[in-house]
Amino acid sequence: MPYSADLDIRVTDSSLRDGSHAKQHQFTAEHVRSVVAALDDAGVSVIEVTHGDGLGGSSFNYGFSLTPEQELIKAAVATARQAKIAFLMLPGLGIQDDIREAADNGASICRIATHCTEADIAVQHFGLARELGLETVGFLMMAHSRTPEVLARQARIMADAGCQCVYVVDSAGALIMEQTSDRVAALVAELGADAQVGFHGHENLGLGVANSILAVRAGALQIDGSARRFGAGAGNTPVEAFTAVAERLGIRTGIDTIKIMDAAEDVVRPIMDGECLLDRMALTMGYTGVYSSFLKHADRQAKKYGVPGAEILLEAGRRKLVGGQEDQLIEIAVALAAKK
Ligand SMILES: CC[C@H](O)CC(=O)C(=O)O
Ligand SMILES: [Mn+2]
Repeated sequence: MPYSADLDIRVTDSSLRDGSHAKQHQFTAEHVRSVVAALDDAGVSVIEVTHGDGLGGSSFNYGFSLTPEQELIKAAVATARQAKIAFLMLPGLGIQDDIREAADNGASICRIATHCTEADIAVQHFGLARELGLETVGFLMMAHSRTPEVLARQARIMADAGCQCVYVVDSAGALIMEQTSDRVAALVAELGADAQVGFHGHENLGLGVANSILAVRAGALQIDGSARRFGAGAGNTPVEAFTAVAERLGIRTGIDTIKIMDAAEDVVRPIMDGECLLDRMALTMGYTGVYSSFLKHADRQAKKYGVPGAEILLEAGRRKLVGGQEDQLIEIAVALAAKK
């Protein structure tokens, strides 16, 4: 679908979910209340709140949450006046009861994420979410690693299972311009009126805003970003910059550009441990196609074994690791240390 100036884009802010990776899952209910209040006031339509790895992510493997995520969801729901609260779940980390609990706690959008070749593991979760009256979104993660045709077939599985919007998810921040729009266009062509298409970007090659605009021009109707880029790796598409660019291009997001700039600077930045940097490690992830949420794990192993973090990530890229294989970062660090 060509870009049309009449098209409304729905923006989801992921700073309270993707940002959880950068914060090592240490959000408090007060953090959630302050960020939700500011984003809601700026006109953000959807705010995602969960452990970085989704419902059930709080674990030894992924890192324990400071605050139980269902408590964070409750705090978000109680604070939002117009924004819908979304949650993320990766089948196998969370289970169906987690979806029921999030629905009972007032969340209204269920986002189910799978590796981009594994859509079939999400079928029962989309079915349950629709039965519960939740809106559904599907995430095809690591979308740079497969062709548009493969992704379109996976998107069809999600849509047939009840998913109402399938996202091309650039987990590694590795997609470059037309690689984004070609993937979005393939999903739009496959899904037609059956489901919308979305795009979730990361900044590891500095292309989050540009890729998101190209996604819109290729027919994406939902775009993710995070205020102040608060997300894994170099962070997500900065929602305030995307809003400003969209406004200048006449793409209506419903977000007040000045208010979202203020929210990013005055409310989100103070709760971040540091800026999400486009440094050597983040750039290595974009360049070699590594899952952004590996950053903190690789950093920890680099410090523990006294080896360069970028080398751990380079090898992770060579091995084409996918989410869930975080333990291999330890093995890589041990091997690098042994070589020294
Ligand atoms: C671990 C889930 C992951 O962070 C989802 C996501 O945002 C991505 O793949 O980019
Ligand atoms: Mn992400």
